[in-house]
Amino acid sequence: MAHVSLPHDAKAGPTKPEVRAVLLGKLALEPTDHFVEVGSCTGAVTVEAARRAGRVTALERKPNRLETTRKNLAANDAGGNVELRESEAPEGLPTDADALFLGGSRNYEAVLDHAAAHRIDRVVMNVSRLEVAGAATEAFRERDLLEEVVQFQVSHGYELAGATSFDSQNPVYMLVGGAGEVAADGGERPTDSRRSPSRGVDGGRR
Ligand SMILES: C[S@@+](CC[C@H](N)C(=O)[O-])C[C@H]1O[C@@H](n2cnc3c(N)ncnc32)[C@H](O)[C@@H]1O
Repeated sequence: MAHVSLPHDAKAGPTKPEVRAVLLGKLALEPTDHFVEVGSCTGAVTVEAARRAGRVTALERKPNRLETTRKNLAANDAGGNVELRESEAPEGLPTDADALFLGGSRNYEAVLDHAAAHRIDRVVMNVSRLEVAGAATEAFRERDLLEEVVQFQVSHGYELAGATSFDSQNPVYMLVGGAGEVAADGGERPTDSRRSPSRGVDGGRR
């Protein structure tokens, strides 16, 4: 993964590099995609998404954090394809997104309503709090958006007395799914082989 420089003074974020790697794998962004991020904060995800997707819309409710996103896009020589919106989703969400990531959880149910109504193909949400993870999993399921829940925890090794010990980060709950296209018979179908774990070549969604 290419290096991302991220000076920031925001209390939240940035999404950690290893978590971004899994996230970007699940989103599988392509040059034809319009990607939307809810809660861009430091811009860590926005910068990497801008290198992959054709178009990015980044929403952030806090003006100082949106400014941080702007600065970090510039610091990473990215952003020509990024539109920044100071907005609290679902306000300001575009209707033509292919992929959407919720890094911020405010109003997430309304954001998921939007994703379902506008048939957004890939939807991923990261959650760190247990109770929110449970409620959000249910909210994905109720809207028929859920494909998988991934939980993982990253630990970094450090040298201790000539051996290796580990510093652990908080666990991350990653909710992965999206709205399939509506088939001619009115039923849902996957848009391609990556849409369903049972159909994927490697047994995974992406
Ligand atoms: C955990 S941080 C996201 C970190 C970000 N992915 C990064 O790498 O820097 C959550 C951010 O989402 C923003 N946020 C939360 N809910 C939001 C909403 N509904 N619309 C826009 N921004 C939101 C918060 O202000 C905060 O900056």
